[in-house]
Amino acid sequence: MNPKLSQLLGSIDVVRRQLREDSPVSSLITDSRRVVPGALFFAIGGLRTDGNLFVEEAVDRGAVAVITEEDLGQHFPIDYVQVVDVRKALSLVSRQFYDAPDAKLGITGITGTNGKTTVSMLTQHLIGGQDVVGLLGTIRYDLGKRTLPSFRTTPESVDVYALLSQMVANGCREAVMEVSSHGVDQMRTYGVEVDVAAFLNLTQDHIDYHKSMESYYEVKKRLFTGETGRCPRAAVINVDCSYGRRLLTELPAGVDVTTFGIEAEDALVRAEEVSLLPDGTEFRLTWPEGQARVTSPLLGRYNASNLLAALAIARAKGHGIESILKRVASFPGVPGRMERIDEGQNFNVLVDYAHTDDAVVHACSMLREITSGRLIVILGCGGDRDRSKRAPMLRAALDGADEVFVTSDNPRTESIEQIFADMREAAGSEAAHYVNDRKHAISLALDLAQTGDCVLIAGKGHETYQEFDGTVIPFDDRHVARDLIRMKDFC
Ligand SMILES: CC(=O)N[C@H]1[C@@H](OP(=O)(O)OP(=O)(O)OC[C@H]2O[C@@H](n3ccc(=O)[nH]c3=O)[C@H](O)[C@@H]2O)O[C@H](CO)[C@@H](O)[C@@H]1O[C@H](C)C(=O)N[C@@H](C)C(=O)N[C@H](CCC(=O)O)C(=O)O
Ligand SMILES: Nc1ncnc2c1ncn2[C@@H]1O[C@H](COP(=O)(O)OP(=O)(O)OP(=O)(O)O)[C@@H](O)[C@H]1O
Repeated sequence: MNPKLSQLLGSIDVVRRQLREDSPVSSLITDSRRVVPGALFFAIGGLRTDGNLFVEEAVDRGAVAVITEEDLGQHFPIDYVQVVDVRKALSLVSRQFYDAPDAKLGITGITGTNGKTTVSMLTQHLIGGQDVVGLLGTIRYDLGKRTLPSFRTTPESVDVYALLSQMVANGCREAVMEVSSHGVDQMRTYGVEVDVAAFLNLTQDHIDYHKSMESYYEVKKRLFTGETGRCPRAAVINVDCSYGRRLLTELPAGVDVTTFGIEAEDALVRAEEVSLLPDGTEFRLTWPEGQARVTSPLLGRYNASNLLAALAIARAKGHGIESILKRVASFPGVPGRMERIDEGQNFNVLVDYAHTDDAVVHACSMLREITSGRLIVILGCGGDRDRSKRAPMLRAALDGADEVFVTSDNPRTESIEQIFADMREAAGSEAAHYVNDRKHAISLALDLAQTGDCVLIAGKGHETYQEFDGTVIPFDDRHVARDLIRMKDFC
């Protein structure tokens, strides 16, 4: 039995309601092109266009009502509700429509510039595994019995609640969510009852959207302060990061805090004696319950930090040290994160999702430590996204590697030459190889590699496409590298 519109309005801030029919609502839709008879249409003012321009289309397609921030007037042909904030209304109505699935799940929300996917998948593994712990993230949505490919790191609120309700129906009692800053800002997680919120780090990214690091931080902070509708029960915070330290002082009273860190001596959960090995990472874990040796196949110092984050979250959720540690070593890794391409060649090839300058710095310094020969990096920058990170990303690669190939990485509607020009600002007279075609760039880099060298193909990780001016073509760094290595017969 579909609920009537009036039953869905709950606690939303209403300016005016014009309910003549108060019809049952069969679906919640934000895109007029997807409206079907019985739908409730939310007219959202966006960055590119305004959903209010399409209310007539929604009516023509059979919507029973509209929720909007506009006054549509008393002659508007169907029911409508004028609200203060349509995105907030979308979240709250969705929660009501799907019967508050978040309240039936212990939800962990993970935010930070880098590492969200890694920590989310690690946490899922440590606290029970893919079959019983739901996951919403950049790579996939695990819903208990089934898995869908992800279409957004943090989907629109109506999808968040729909997916959480499927997890509940499939028997999950826990869920882990990556919470992107776009997601928080656009209220995609508004109202979600978060049990544990984790803060990993904050470095430059998405400045095109947030305008400054300060407002980027302020948006992430909302996950911890109740500004997303509810305060989390517990917070897990990286105190190696200065923004994490600051967050610690700005938390509301009553939130149970667990700090973690490698450098920070006052961290509750700490890694000491970190060893970076060619095939993994080892460290001594110290936390209030004691100490233990942790060995993981994940590469690099930043993954020691990611491991600590997941261990601290599992602890905050009440899991005992024995059961957590047993599962650490069996974590299969994250697709496209330092994924090794091994066709028997006599040099290392790794595909990694590093697409911020901080991630490139960490990736290069980590690979340096485990590479006897030269480090060769291939990278590009996405079009229609944060231009200010382009020069720093190339700078990081030039500083960290011996040879750098600059190439395409989803130029979208921008010209590759323009993206190269932005990146080149960092290069000065230093030489990088500029090769428009990504496959050709990978091929040239592989030709250059000799015994003991390492080739890092950065930026796309698990992605399986490139986007050129609205045309999406299949492209997977891992398949391309494998095919080239076999063809060139390096083995
Ligand atoms: C920059 C950004 O976040 N944009 C989001 C924003 O888009 P927008 O403001 O441009 O929307 P718009 O195109 O102006 O449309 C406004 C409204 O009109 C509606 N419309 C539009 C056309 C029409 O014919 N009929 C109609 O009803 C649209 O459905 C929409 O509701 O609102 C849309 C609807 O809520 C989102 O889908 C869209 O995400 C876009 C697709 C996106 O790419 N977002 C990325 C940047 C993002 O969110 N990424 C983060 C991860 C970031 C990271 O950490 O790497 C993520 O969580 O995935
Ligand atoms: N803790 C970390 N600190 C710095 N860099 C990291 C960290 N963890 C991962 N990285 C780098 O960032 C890349 C992306 O990692 P991951 O996918 O886990 O992060 P993410 O936050 O989910 O990214 P996105 O939001 O862009 O999808 C990795 O491939 C690696 O190069």
